[in-house]
Order: sequence, then structure tokens, then C-alpha cells
Amino acid sequence: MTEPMIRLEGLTKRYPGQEHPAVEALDLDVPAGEIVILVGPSGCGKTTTMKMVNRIIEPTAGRILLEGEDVTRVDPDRLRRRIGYVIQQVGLFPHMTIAQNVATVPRLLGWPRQRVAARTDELLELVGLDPAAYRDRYPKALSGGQRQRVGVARALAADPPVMLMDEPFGALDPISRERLQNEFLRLQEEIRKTIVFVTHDIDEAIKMGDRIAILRERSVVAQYDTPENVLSAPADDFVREFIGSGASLKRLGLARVRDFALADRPVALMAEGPAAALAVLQRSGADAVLLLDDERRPRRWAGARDLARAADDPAGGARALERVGMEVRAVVEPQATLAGALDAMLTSRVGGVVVVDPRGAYLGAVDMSVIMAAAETMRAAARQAAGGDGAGDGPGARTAEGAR
Ligand SMILES: Nc1ncnc2c1ncn2[C@@H]1O[C@H](COP(=O)(O)OP(=O)(O)OP(=O)(O)O)[C@@H](O)[C@H]1O
Repeated sequence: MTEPMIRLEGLTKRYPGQEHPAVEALDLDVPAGEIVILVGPSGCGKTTTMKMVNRIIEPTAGRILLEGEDVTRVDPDRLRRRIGYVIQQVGLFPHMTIAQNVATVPRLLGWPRQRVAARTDELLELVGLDPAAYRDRYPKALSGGQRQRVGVARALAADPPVMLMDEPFGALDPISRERLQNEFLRLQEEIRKTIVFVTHDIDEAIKMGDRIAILRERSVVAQYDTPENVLSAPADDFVREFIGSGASLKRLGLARVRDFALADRPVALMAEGPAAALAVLQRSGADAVLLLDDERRPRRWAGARDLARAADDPAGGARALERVGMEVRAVVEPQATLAGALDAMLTSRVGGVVVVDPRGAYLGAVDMSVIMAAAETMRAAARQAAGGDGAGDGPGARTAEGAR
């Protein structure tokens, strides 16, 4: 096996005056380029464990190896330059601009001003904030989700190989949270950092993790495995209970839209006018046609009556189409999970979710038949795993997915 990026050996923390150690003799390997999730009930020692990795908390016993080097006793400041750190409700400096916040570490490292500025803009872009619009703003002028993005950019500033993330999306509303999770997964495909990620939310763990360490009291590892194996072959009752009911629904949280054949919807360009759209609709036999703009971005759903009304509209052609039918609301990108697509589907009035590429152009649709087929495939795979030697670790599964 190749050397892990992080190896914890017998790591132990005793807080003064506490009867039991908060973390007791933990052994854990974190492979390079993977997201490893520490998940477990409140107080089990997740945060203590993570903070020992960059020695914000000093271990009482045991060793931390980073790329094979024992860093248990090196200068913690030097260590932290190799490790980015993102926490919940990230503590941005309120009197510094977004750019200055992101540039904190590069400036400490004495990078030339030009290089700092270029890196800052590059990072803002990377986390989905337009540098021209955001670099000179102050943190209070940003939403919670935007502040978390800045926190991620700041942690990435000096390009550390390792990132520690402590409930990074924990304080966000469910919609921003889902969006940031998806964006972060997309970002990780580019940056391939080694990430230790703490959460108490098993659904987040399943979605974000290449591997999950399910911890019980004192950070004792109940199971360390891929999300697939945790769901299909829980190691014991503690894990089973922690996963909770609905494992097959949770499996939908593992599956990405991009990995399944999408359904087709009849589509027509608005620019071609109502008559052309009606012809498409009639040929398809469907109830509604999806109207696309010139960039092939989905704009509206329209039925035959809507199209007839648009044809009569004196505004004429394409402009009339802007006003008929229903706005397209349920839209996801290919890296969204099927659970996310199902959510969007259940809250939309049209029975299906439109899938678009990162520029917003139409790719296809997810509907109930896609979800049912996917659920059946995954159930069969889980049965096979549980019946065969499926309890073994299968690092190949997720790595192959990520490599695409
Ligand atoms: N500074 C401290 N002094 C004494 N005990 C502490 C200290 N910090 C944490 N503990 C105790 O150590 C144990 C582990 O705490 P830790 O914060 O690591 O757990 P956690 O799993 O991150 O919890 P949560 O999910 O609630 O944040 C708890 O019993 C906690 O009360």
C-alpha cells in the first residue's frame, strides 16, 4: 500500500481533570487525495482528534505522521502551513476585505504583492465568487454561504496538501448547505487535497466521504470503510443504529446524477418560435416541451395550449414564449446526488428535474423512472456485497468514480 498522507498512531488526549481520555489510542490512516470523514455522536472526540492533527490541541501520547514524517514534535507553526483549516462559521477578520482575508497566509509567508493578488483572484474564482465583485467587500456584506466559501479559499491559499474541515457547512440552511457540498465535491475533483472532515451528520458523511470513520466514545473506531460498505455491511449494532433507518434512501445520497442514463425531454429553441415548439411537442407525445434560450439553457415548460396562446400573442415568436407555461425551477448539475434530485423533484410541479452542465445548458432529465432504476441497481449491488465478501474494503469503487 502506498504511504498514507496522514497516519495517526496510538493518538491519545487526556484533558486535565477528566476521568477518561477524550481520545484513546487512536490508529487511523488517511490516504492521499481522499476525503475522510470523522462522524459520531456529540462528545465522542471528533474535534479533539482533528485538532490534534495540526496540534491546536497537543496529544498526550501517540504520534502523528505527515507523508511519513513524524510531526508530533515539530514547530506547530511550520506544521500548520502544510495544513489548511476550515471551521463552522469561519472566523473571517471583520476589518479586512475579502481579498485581505484570503491572502492572510501568503502575506505571512512574504509572497510578493503581485503573486498574492493573482493567487487571491484565482482562489475566489475557484470557490465561485467573482473576484471583481467580491475582493474589496467586507465579510459583513456577504451571506453565510459566501463567507464559508471565503473560508475555504483562505484555507487553500498557500496550497497545503492537507485540509482539516470541522463541520464547515454546519451553520448553513439546508439549501446553501447542499449547494456548497456539491461545489466542494466538484472543487475537490480539481484540487485533490487530503481532507479530514468532521461532521455529526451521517447523511453528510455518506455524501462527502471517500471513507468514513464512525467513532464511538473516546474516538474508538467502530468502522472505517467506504460509504457503500458502511451502508451495506454495518460492522455492528452501534453503526447500524447510527446510520438509522432508510439505508436504501441514503444510498441515493451516494449516487451521482452523472452516473446514470438520463431521460430525454422534448426540447425546442425559443428563438424558433411557437409553431416549431408545437411541432416538437406533438411529435414527442409528451405533455410539455422544454423551451431553451440561445445558450441552450432551459427557461420554461410549455404545453400545447401555452404554445397556441404564444402563437396568437401580438408580441410574436420568441418573445411571446417568454410569457407562457411555467418557469423551470428544478434544475441540478451532474454531480448532484440522486437524493438531491429526488428532493428537487418532490418540490417541483413538473415531474422531473432538468440536468444542466456547469454553464447551465440542457443535458437531460432525471425523473422517477431514473430514480427507481438506480435504486434497484444499488439494492442489487448491496445484496451482493452483503452476501459475498463485500464487508472487505473496496477502495477501488470510489476512486474509479472520482477519476472520471
Ligand atoms: N478543553 C477541554 N477540557 C476538558 N474536556 C474537554 C475539553 N474539550 C473537550 N472535552 C471533552 O472531551 C470529549 C470530546 O470532546 P470533542 O469536542 O472532541 O467531541 P466532539 O465529538 O467533537 O463533540 P461535538 O460533536 O459535540 O462537537 C467530551 O467529553 C468533551 O466534554
